[in-house]
Amino acid sequence: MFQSTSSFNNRSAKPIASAFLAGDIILGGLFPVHHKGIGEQPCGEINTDRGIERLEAMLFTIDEINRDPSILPGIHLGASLYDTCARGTYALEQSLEFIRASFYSLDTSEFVCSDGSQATAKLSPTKVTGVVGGSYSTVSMQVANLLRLFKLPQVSYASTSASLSDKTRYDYFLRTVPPDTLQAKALVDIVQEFNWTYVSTVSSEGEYGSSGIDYFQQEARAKNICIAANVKIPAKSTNATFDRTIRDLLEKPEAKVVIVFVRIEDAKGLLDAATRFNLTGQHVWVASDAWGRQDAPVKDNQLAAQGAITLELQSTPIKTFESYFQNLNPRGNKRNPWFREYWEAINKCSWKENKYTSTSRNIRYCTGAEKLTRKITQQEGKVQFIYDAVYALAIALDTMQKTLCPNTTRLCRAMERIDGERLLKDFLLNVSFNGKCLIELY
Ligand SMILES: N[C@@]1(C(=O)O)CC2(CC2)[C@H]2[C@H](C(=O)O)[C@H]21
Repeated sequence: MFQSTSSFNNRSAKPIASAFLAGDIILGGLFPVHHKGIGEQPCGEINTDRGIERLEAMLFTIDEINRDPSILPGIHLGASLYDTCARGTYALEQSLEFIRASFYSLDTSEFVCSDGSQATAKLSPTKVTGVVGGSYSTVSMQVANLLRLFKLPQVSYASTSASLSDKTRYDYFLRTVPPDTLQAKALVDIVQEFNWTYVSTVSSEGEYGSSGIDYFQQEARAKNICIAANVKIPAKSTNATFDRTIRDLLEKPEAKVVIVFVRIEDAKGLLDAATRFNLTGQHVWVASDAWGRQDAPVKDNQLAAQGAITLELQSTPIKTFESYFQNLNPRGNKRNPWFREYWEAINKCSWKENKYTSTSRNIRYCTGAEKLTRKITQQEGKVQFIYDAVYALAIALDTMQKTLCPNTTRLCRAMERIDGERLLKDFLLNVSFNGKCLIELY
């Protein structure tokens, strides 16, 4: 049984949308379904690059595990997935849904109504056993600070900031991707490979950009690579910010190579400014995984971006996910509450079921016959890491169940309330993949 749910948190009347799959054990998930909003708006446009496909990758993996008789054979895995809007504070609010059940008492004896009748439990919040996500390091950090208080293991599939390796601060945080210390080394290797010795750097202020570029500069200096301009892009940036960045780079014309360790939105801002300055080929951009294989920065900036070298983490596309994802359709995909919005954005059409909708001439209505056609090489670069994260939790839970409940394939008394500390230390950290996943937990 599955449903897309809306629940009301106790601070606002705004319903919280989530994708929910019922199950005996529920895994939480956090995905940047929408981009950050502008101004006071927490959420912006649907994230057609790194949101829906990743969320569907988790649902797909859970379906696959539930069909696999060798993992949790007597237990149905469920999910409770939320949108982070790529924003730490918003993600924190959504993550409260994961722990509300920890406070929720099913014993309604304390709920006596004024007429003496007995209140009944209306909504028993779903307790999750582990959380997959988030994407952005800034999101994962804020969420990790909350989940650790409730001993909830968290496995990110995309957060690469080196700070998250500090287990004195993030003791319940794991990830299926390598830290940026390795990405910084890779960037230095590229610079050395081309015998470049004088480069400029551009980085986004904030955890990902600042720590990533610091590691690069440490590695570069150790290899006698000199840093020309070292430009920081503030969190709240405008076109003028990026114009200033380009001017700073142009003041060091000998440094043709620019190391770019910025958020995806800043990569687009930088190239938009390069286009405004009619820069075509003056610089060789060498960028980290935020730019990676994303189209957004390069769209409309092909001349300014030509010759760029961008890093994406090495991953293997999940072939079976391709047919699953390409066959999704809003009519059939009711468990993902954001899929229709995604479909409209991808197909540039409006999905209206309301038969009284105005027949405005300038709206192209979706027919439902559109297809998410693409080649497998276009599979989002971190889908494998989501697959790995879900399997890591599932294999750990399977081993825990076989250890604590040896006489049954179902949940026994010892797993009625799953001990997150034991799940993490005795099982998750000892997960070994039998060919299912190729990446260690970092
Ligand atoms: N590696 C990232 C991080 O924040 O740790 C850099 C990024 C901000 C652009 C997001 C990438 C992604 O979601 O694939 C993460």
